[in-house]
Amino acid sequence: MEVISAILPKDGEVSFFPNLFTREESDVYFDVLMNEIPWKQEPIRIFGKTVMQPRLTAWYGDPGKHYSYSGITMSPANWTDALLKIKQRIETVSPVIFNSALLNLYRDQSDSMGWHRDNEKELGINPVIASVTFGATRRFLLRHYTDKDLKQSLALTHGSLLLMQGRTQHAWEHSVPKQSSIMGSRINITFRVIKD
Ligand SMILES: O=C(O)CCC(=O)C(=O)O
Ligand SMILES: [Fe+2]
Repeated sequence: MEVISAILPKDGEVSFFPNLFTREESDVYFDVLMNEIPWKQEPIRIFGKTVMQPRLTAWYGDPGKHYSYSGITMSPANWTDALLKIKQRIETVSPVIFNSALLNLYRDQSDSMGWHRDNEKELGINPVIASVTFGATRRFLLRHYTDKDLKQSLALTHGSLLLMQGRTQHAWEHSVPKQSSIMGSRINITFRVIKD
């Protein structure tokens, strides 16, 4: 399995598997997830204001693994066959077994995710987060939290996996910016471990 590691110069570990899934598998998963997931646009609270997220989301996981995120609490739906198969593939290269997943649908180039760290306390210290992409290639940015001149940019392609671990969620923020060129939809799944 091809892997590009040492993407961050310090304070975290990020590696990229460009072809964890074949093109054929990725095409099928894109269609299945597009159709079977009840995608919803959810509100979030930022700076005391309620606004709609600039993307659609869904939350899956083992029963009882609740997750609070930007002022909303999500209850997980039960794993689908497709999600379980994807999870099993990821676990062949991941150091942990995941119990939940946040799904994001970026409908087009105008959907995005702002700068953040996945450092909620239910993820524990030094969480391992596995982020899969099906569909359009989007730019993924990382910047050091205190040393803001330190930046990285990656193209997350169809069928790829980005694995973040170690101190990454303490020391680095990440985002998926809006883009200006016309593009289709991208499905992202971030597998996580929610602690009891
Ligand atoms: O869409 C992506 O690649 C990033 C998703 C993300 O950062 C998140 O769900 O926390
Ligand atoms: Fe994130």
